[in-house]
Amino acid sequence: MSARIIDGKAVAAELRAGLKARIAGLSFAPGLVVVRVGDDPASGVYVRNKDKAAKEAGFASRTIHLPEDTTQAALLAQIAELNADPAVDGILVQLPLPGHIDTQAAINAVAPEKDVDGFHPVNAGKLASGQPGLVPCTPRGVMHLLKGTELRGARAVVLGRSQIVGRPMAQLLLAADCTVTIAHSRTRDLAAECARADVLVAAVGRPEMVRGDWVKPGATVIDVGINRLPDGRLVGDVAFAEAAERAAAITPVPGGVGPMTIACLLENTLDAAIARR
Ligand SMILES: NC(=O)C1=CN([C@@H]2O[C@H](COP(=O)(O)OP(=O)(O)OC[C@H]3O[C@@H](n4cnc5c(N)ncnc54)[C@H](OP(=O)(O)O)[C@@H]3O)[C@@H](O)[C@H]2O)C=CC1
Ligand SMILES: Nc1nc(=O)c2c([nH]1)NC[C@@H]1CN(c3ccc(C(=O)N[C@@H](CCC(=O)O)C(=O)O)cc3)C=[N+]21
Repeated sequence: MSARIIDGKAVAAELRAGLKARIAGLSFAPGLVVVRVGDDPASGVYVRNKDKAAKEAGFASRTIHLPEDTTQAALLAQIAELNADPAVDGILVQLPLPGHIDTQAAINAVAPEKDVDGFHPVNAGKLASGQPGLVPCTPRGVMHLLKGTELRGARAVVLGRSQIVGRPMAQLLLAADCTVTIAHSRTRDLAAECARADVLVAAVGRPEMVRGDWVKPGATVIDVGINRLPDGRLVGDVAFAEAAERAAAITPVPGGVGPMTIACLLENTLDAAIARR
């Protein structure tokens, strides 16, 4: 079997074009502000990509770049100012933050109605209790990519239990009537758990950890991982070539989930703007 490649880049472009058309019909440009603290090198690329995609789709987008030695109090004051600014619809605090800042405190400071990352406990709680709210961008993007895959009654395995990917991913799959297993670093026999999955979502941050024989023949494999190898190559958490021999459909890295994360950030920002204005 040779898998269908799920083209996240193309789906994301389509999604952004739809948002652009909707924004063209509004009397205002939805406002997105990305707050970046310090100079984490990976963050630079993501922040630029977000800004470019946002502007292209008609958002009023800007990045506030604070120095590495910014105090927690100064960051919280900056967030409070953005919470109070009526032109700002979405606030994203780029992670990771420098070690001296309490990440959860920064997340909690963002007004839930402007929390376009969907990381605030109010939004996480809404997701867990089945209420409408802002949903984290990466899992939301994955659900777009799973359109056309039968989810009702499907056995889904999510590898990873982070607040930003694994947990919300599991909630969305559960809401879509999957039978969900969440696996993590303490899981016994990961390979056997994965081999039962009709839908396998890998979000562990371990280059090519998921081998071909972990994949159930005919499964849909979603690779969230983005890992930079010492030689500069970018790979996912799944050994792509091996997995593609068994899967029915699989996402590549790059060009899979990553572009969807950005498109869904914009989708969340438009949702937040419409809900709030
Ligand atoms: N495509 C995109 O848009 C995005 C991609 N990413 C990428 O997704 C990956 C995961 O990100 P994130 O969730 O933030 O990562 P975290 O490091 O926060 O979480 C990783 C999770 O994987 C689990 N894990 C780690 N090692 C193993 C292992 N050997 N076996 C089983 N489970 C393991 C951890 O388990 P435990 O909880 O037990 O420690 C943890 O739950 C990264 O590669 C990241 O770069 C992230 C965000 C967006
Ligand atoms: N508050 C916050 N929210 C986030 O959503 C957030 C964050 N912090 N910190 C970092 C992670 C990572 N992340 C990605 C976004 C886009 C791509 C992306 O566009 N990837 C492309 C290009 C990859 C490349 O060439 O480098 C792809 O996979 O094809 C990847 C990863 C968002 N994150």
